[in-house]
Amino acid sequence: MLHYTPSTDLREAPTASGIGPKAGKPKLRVMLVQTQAENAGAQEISRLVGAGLAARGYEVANLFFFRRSASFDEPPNTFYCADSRPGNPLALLRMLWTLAGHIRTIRPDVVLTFQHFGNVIGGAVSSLVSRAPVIANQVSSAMSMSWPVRVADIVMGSVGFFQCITLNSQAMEREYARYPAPYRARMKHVPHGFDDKSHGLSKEEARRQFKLPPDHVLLGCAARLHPHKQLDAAIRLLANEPSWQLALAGQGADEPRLRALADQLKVSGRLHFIGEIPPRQMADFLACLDVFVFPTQAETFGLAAVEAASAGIPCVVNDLPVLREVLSFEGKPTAIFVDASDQAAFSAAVAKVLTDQTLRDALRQSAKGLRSRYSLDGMIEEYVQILDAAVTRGAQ
Ligand SMILES: CC(=O)N[C@H]1[C@@H](O[C@@H]2[C@H](O)[C@H](OP(=O)(O)O)[C@@H](O)[C@H](O)[C@H]2O)O[C@H](CO)[C@@H](O)[C@@H]1O
Ligand SMILES: O=c1ccn([C@@H]2O[C@H](COP(=O)(O)OP(=O)(O)O)[C@@H](O)[C@H]2O)c(=O)[nH]1
Repeated sequence: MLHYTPSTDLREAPTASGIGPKAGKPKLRVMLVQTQAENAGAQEISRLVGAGLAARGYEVANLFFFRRSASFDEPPNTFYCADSRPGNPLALLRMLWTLAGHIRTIRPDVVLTFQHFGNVIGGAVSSLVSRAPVIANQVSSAMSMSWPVRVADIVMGSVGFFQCITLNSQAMEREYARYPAPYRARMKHVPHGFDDKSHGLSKEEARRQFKLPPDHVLLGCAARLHPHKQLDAAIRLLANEPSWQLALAGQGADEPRLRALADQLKVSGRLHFIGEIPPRQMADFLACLDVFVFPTQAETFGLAAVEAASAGIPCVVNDLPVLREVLSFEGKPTAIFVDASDQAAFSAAVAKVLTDQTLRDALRQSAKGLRSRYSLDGMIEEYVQILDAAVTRGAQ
């Protein structure tokens, strides 16, 4: 069995409600199934749910199909099915075999799968080798799935492989509103909770930690280096404004393209690739920034921007309906929305935020509400209820 012990302590979610397995009752064994191990949104949510459930007395095991980034900080009790993404049918079969073996050994009472591959593959293999009910956490836009995966997801969600399908935003609910009625009947919007990533460090101390320039305007983003994040639009901002610098936290295959663009625009000296950082360092990274920029092409939630806004960093984000939905509190925006493909407009929005203290104060004030809107405790309570209901139904 491929088993990795965690390299760091994981902050556990608060237990404000005091809910947990009742005294004398055996601990429920929950298995969280993810596709790839890297520091990204779906993995952050499973980390938080896992920690919250463990703090409430559940026994939690984390299963990843494979590891994508070397720096991924795995939660306690983590198992892998392969060292890397399977590149041929034999490697895929071996990974599936290991997955089935892990599920048989862990003998979960309930399984919570994440992302479209995690849902479809994890749900199917789990149903073959275990009687545990499966809850699917759907954070992928239907449009981002290849058609075979999409068909498998629709069939499995409609015929009852998944007892419940949790969605992460109203935008996703609208997208899935055209799905078959039996699938829709299992859908439930569970708003994400997020970990407080507000900073204790001064900007100077934080920048020293990351070896970032102490006295320049610093824009930044935390994201997988993937073309969908459109970080090239953030790099282009540097070409317009020689006094600005940009720091990017994250890893991914888009890095060579982004570096080449920076060379071509002659801004490489002002672009800082920090690499992927663990969640516990995100507060210090955000503390370095004057503005968080998020030119992403599409999101189903956009956790990194919510964390940045809540940490009091003014955010300038692409004008997507889902970001307008998520980055607001009581009808007030917690970020500036702009068409990030319009270079002049994007640059002007960043400049405005940098020079307008009243605007920054207003954004920071409304962003204070995000912690209650996306309460960590609230999310975990929802999962406690969904998991307990699934196990109770399964036992009947
Ligand atoms: C782009 C997007 O919609 N991101 C969501 C999502 O997260 C990631 C997404 O599902 C990725 O899928 P893909 O490989 O098809 O691009 C995964 O690889 C990532 O690991 C996911 O984290 O879910 C996040 C959490 O709900 C959400 O905030 C984000 O907008
Ligand atoms: O180096 C990094 C870059 C990002 N993140 C985290 O990864 C998540 C990104 O989530 P988001 O929903 O924005 O994007 P996704 O990758 O899921 O599309 C956020 O919690 C970030 O704090 C991280 O821990 N380390």
